[in-house]
Amino acid sequence: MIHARNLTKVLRDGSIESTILQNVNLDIEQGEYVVILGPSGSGKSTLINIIGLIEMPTSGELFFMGHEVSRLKDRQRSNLRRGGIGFIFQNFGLIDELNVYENIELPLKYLKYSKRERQDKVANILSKLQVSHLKHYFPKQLSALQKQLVGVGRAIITNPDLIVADEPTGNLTSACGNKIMEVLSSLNEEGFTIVMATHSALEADRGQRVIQLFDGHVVTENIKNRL
Ligand SMILES: Nc1ncnc2c1ncn2[C@@H]1O[C@H](COP(=O)(O)OP(=O)(O)OP(=O)(O)O)[C@@H](O)[C@H]1O
Repeated sequence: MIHARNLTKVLRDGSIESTILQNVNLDIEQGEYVVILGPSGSGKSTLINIIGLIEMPTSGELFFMGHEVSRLKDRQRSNLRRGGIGFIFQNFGLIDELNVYENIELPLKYLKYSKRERQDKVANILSKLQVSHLKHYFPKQLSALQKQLVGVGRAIITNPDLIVADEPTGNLTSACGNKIMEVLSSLNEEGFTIVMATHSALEADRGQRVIQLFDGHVVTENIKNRL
C-alpha cells in the first residue's frame, strides 16, 4: 500500500541546512499495524506527515495505493488525503467551534455526502466509540480521553485506506492512553491499516512491526506477532 524509497527531508534556514530524514525506505502492506518508534527529534512526525501526504519529501519516492505521490501538487495531495487517510493527532486537532457530532461529520462534508448519509455514518461511529451521549458537547467540555475518542471518530468516518496516528497518547494519562491503544488495536483487527508514531517502547509493542528511527535514519526493523 505504501512504498517509500530513499525519502530524504532537508530543511533550510538561511544558509543552514538540517537533514531531518535520510534515505528512509519502508513498505507497508494493507492491514498492517506499523509503529514508528524513536526519541524526540528523531524525525517521526516528519516521516508520518510525509506518509500521510501532509508534507513533501525533499527527494525520494513515495507510492500510495500504486501511485507515485511525492511530487503531487497540494490540491491533488489533499484530494487523495481526504478520502484515503485518517489522521489522529497528539493534540486531538478538534475544531473548538464545532460540537462532537460536527467534528466527526466534517470530513464527510468535504466529500459531499448527503445529509442523510452523514447522519447515518456519524451515528454509527458515535455508537461504535461509545460517545453518542456526548454528541452535542463542544471540545472544551470534554476530558482528554473523550477528545481523543472524537479524534479517532473523525479519522475513521470516511473508512480510510490508512489511519495515521502521531503520538496519539501524548496528552493522555497512561490509563487513558491504554484505552486509545485498545481502540487502535481493535480497528486494526477490523482490517484498518495503521501507522503510528510513538517514543514509547511499550506502546510500540502493540504493533505488528516496529520501525526504529534515530536522527532521521531507520536503525532497525522488527517483525513480531506473525503467526
Ligand atoms: N519546520 C521545521 N523547522 C525547523 N526544524 C524542524 C521543523 N520540523 C522539524 N524540525 C526539526 O526536525 C527534527 C525532527 O522533528 P520531528 O518533529 O519530525 O521529530 P519527532 O521524532 O516527531 O520529535 P517529537 O517526538 O519531539 O515530535 C527535530 O530536530 C525538529 O526540531
